[in-house]
Amino acid sequence: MIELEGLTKRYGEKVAVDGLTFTVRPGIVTGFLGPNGAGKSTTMRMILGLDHPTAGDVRIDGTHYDRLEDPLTCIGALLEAKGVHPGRSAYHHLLCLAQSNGLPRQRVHEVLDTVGLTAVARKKAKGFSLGMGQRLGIAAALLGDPRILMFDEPVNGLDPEGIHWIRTLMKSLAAQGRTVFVSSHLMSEMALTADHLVVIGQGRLLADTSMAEFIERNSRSYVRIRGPQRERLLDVLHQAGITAVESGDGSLEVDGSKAEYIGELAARHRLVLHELSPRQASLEEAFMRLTAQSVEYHAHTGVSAPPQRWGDDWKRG
Ligand SMILES: Nc1ncnc2c1ncn2[C@@H]1O[C@H](COP(=O)(O)OP(=O)(O)OP(=O)(O)O)[C@@H](O)[C@H]1O
Repeated sequence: MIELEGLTKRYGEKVAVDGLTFTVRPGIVTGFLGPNGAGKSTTMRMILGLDHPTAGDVRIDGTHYDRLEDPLTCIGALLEAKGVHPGRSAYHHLLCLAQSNGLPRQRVHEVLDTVGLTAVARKKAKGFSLGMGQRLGIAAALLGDPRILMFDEPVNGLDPEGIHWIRTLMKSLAAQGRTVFVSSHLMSEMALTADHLVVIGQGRLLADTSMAEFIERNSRSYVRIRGPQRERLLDVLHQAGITAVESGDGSLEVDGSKAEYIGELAARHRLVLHELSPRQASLEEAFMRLTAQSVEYHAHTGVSAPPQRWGDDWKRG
């Protein structure tokens, strides 16, 4: 378990992480999402004691990282797929790590096998592809057989086979009862991997929710209706037992009814409609709406402000 309590990091005037409080639990994959510059890497570095918080606290199974007796057996991390001497083989890189942390040589063989690098274990790391480098970084994270695993953007630059492999690995590590915390800026990827989501923007917590709840709220299909006789339209819908929700821009949204039925209902009551469109909310759109206010570097995309339902009630402790 990883527990953050009011975790804050300032770099001069810049607040990179702003009072984050949440818990990463065992047995599930927790996705850590946010746009570029949201503070994900800074948070992960503080969890590992590589950066010191300006305020707040973070504990790993109840203890600060620098007080863990055998850190690699408690938490393994992939932060950046760097830090490997280019002239060293995968085997020797892992062996050095194992020896300096008092881990048995046998673990090196086991993790090489887990990540599928056994056949190239004696090759120099400088000849490694990006995917092989990621696999080596993951092997290092797994070396101490830790209860907690943390991966920063593990699928960056990987091909579909590599992405699928990492996804399967994370799920199986969580199924073994481990805590798995993985960052990404891709909602679509997380939707396939994570059971729980923590979303941040400009260092602040925006959401802490189960993936099931996120999907339920956002993959809904609905019908958008707009017309000049709004009040009459609402009455007609109400009489037909249909609940319409005002979307904020003058249109109405209806769940659970077909556009054809609403169109026929409106025609029977001689109501003019300017719009009658079936819609499907995508998870990526929902994520962009949620983080729209907190993106550091904006391109003009016309993403609208978050609607009411993304309010504080959505955060879970
Ligand atoms: N050492 C540093 N000195 C000054 N500012 C920093 C430092 N490290 C990070 N920052 C700033 O803190 C903010 C958060 O950065 P961080 O790398 O944690 O975000 P991120 O969510 O991991 O982004 P990305 O998805 O782009 O990797 C950014 O504005 C970044 O420029």
